[in-house]
Parts: sequence; structure tokens; C-alpha cells
Amino acid sequence: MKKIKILVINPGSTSTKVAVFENRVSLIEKSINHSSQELSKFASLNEQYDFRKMIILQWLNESNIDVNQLDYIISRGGLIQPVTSGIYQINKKMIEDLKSSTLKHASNLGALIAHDIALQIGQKAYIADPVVVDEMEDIARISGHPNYERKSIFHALNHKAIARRHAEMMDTEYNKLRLIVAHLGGGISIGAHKYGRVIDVNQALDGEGPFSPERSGSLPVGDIIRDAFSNKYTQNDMLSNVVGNGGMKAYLGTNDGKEVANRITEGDNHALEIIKAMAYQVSKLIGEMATVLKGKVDAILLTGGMARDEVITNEIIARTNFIAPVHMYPGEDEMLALAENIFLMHNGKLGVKEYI
Ligand SMILES: Nc1ncnc2c1ncn2[C@@H]1O[C@H](COP(=O)(O)OP(=O)(O)O)[C@@H](O)[C@H]1O
Ligand SMILES: CCCC(=O)OP(=O)(O)O
Repeated sequence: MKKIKILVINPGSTSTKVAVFENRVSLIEKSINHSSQELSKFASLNEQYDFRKMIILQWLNESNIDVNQLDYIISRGGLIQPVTSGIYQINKKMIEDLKSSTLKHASNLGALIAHDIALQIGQKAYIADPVVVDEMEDIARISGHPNYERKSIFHALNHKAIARRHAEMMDTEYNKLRLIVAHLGGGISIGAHKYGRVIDVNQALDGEGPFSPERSGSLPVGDIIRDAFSNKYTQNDMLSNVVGNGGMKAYLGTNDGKEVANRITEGDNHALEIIKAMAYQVSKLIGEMATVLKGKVDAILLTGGMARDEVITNEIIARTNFIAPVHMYPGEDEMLALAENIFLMHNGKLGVKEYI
């Protein structure tokens, strides 16, 4: 049977990851990091569109991959309406929703770029397990005021991929496990997975949770409201303190975890204090999710780029391993998970869902 060639696109807040797969095998991959300084040149997310598309096309060109030989294009999906887990063909409605989304995240650009390249070569484009996969229980949606519902916005693709990988390692199935998955990337999300469903998770974009390399996470809400009406700040100033220029970036001037790790090795005590505070906040939310699972937790899984950093992971392990064994899955399985979605669909083992 002819092998299929798949272009996989994954724009994140601190990187653009690209890969070309032949069936389930990665032929070539690249992760292009974006410093906060580089991204600050763009006044809005939409302005990053040409830049992110160009680096993908340039990389394909440098890698001698002819776009016309691609059979499928798939991207990590962005902030569309809440959906169930699965693979979706990119359609007109999805494009419209992405273009008009009030919430902004780099993953919104992925589907737009994938759609564009697919149109150019006469193929179809897809997304799978976008950041709005919603499996929350009703009780978890209640925030504290009826005007504000808690929302499921998180690294759904990697949460599910790592949880499935862990189940395979343990010689069992994802839908038989009770897991807490903590993705430590540009954003940080911590979810309670109960028998294959993420029944609670922090809104990891601009909602709540631990601070991250570029996000503030939960902030004292009264102080925020007073600042917002003080005439000292624009709406964009306030929003950028929450996403883009919050968290580690605000405290240490960088969104780059590797740079901070080097500073700590060189004896920077302030950097150490901030990183320990981030690990402390992650641990607290893991504790919260343990109560969501009523204390019956099979394992805690740490994943994402920052899970490569032992200062962070050791701190989290020390604070949470009384709950359940902590397993490390540094980096992400997103590229493979996306390619696998296409492979299974191509072979008729996975149905495509329609976005409506
Ligand atoms: N070895 C490492 N040590 C510390 N931080 C790291 C390491 N590798 C990656 N990171 C950090 O992880 C974060 C990015 O994680 P990632 O999961 O790739 O997120 P995103 O998809 O948001 O770009 C960045 O802050 C990056 O600097
Ligand atoms: C919007 C939730 C997903 C997220 O934060 O992804 P990154 O860490 O890649 O920015």
C-alpha cells in the first residue's frame, strides 16, 4: 500500500513545531523557538500569520520537501467552539470562528496556515484534539459568579497523547485509569483524567492556574479590576500582563526556561525563587485535582518543555508524590499524535468529525 506523506504543523506560544511524516514515521522535524523579543515585533496574533507560515514554507524548501507531494496536512487546533476529542476536517465555519475568536493563541494560526497550504495543493486539512476539547463535569463549570463560566482550554492534544502512552507503558488502557496530567509548556495546564475524560482542568490561556513562562495564571481579582479602571493602563497592557508578558517573563524578563535554568546554575537566587514558586503553584493545583478524583489517583504525569528541567520536576515530585507515583514525559507527543490521527483516518480506523 502506498505510504502517505503528512505535514504536521504545531504553533505554540514559544515555538513553531513542524514535521513531515511518512505514515507513522517522522522523516524530519524541527522546533523553531520564538523569544518574547521576537514576538513583541507583532502588534497582534493575526500579524504573526505571515511570519509563522513563511518559516514553515522556508523549512520545507530547505529540507527539499515538495509541498505538492504531501497527501495530508494537519495542525494542532485553536480556539474554536468547545468540541469533543477527535479529528476534524477544517471547514468554512472553523475558519470563520478562528478569524473572529476573541481569545488569541498561536494554535489559531495553525488551522489557517494548514488550510491555506492544502488549498494551494488541492488536498484537505485537519485538526485533532484542539485546545478547546471539553469533557468537564457540570460542577466544574461553576466559577463563583453566574456571569463567568469556567472553560476547558488546555493542551488537550498532549494531555491525551501522554496519558495514552502512559497507559500503554503500564499495559492497560487510558479509559481504565485515573490520572493527573500536568503540561508545563509556554502555558501550564493541569487536568484530572477520569477513565479517559478530562473532567476538570484549569483554563490555561487567560483564566486561572499556576503562572507559566509567559502567563500570569490566577491573579488577585480585586487588584486587577482596580488597575483596569485606574486610567493607567490600556486593555492591551492589562491583557499582555496576563498572556505573553506575565509569569516568568514578567519576573525574569524571558520566556525561555533553558535560559533561566542556566542562570540558576550560575547562582542566580532570584531566578531560583521564581522557578520554585512556579513549581509550588503547579503542585498546589495537582493537589486540587487529587480532590477532584477523590484521592483515587493512579499516577501523576509531568510533560511539556519545562518538564525537562530537574529543578522544577524535583520540587513538584517532593510536594506531590504522597498523592500518587509521579512519571516523567518531558517534551510532547503532539506531532506523532497528529500524524497518527491522519494515519488511522486514512486507513478507515478513525472517523472524521464535522465541525458545526
Ligand atoms: N531543557 C529545558 N530546560 C528548561 N526549560 C526548557 C527546556 N526545554 C524547553 N524548555 C522550556 O519549555 C517551554 C516551552 O515548552 P513547550 O512544551 O515546547 O511549549 P510551547 O508549545 O508553548 O512552545 C519554554 O519556556 C522552553 O524554554
Ligand atoms: C491555549 C492552551 C494551550 C497552550 O497554552 O499552549 P502553549 O503552551 O503551546 O502556548
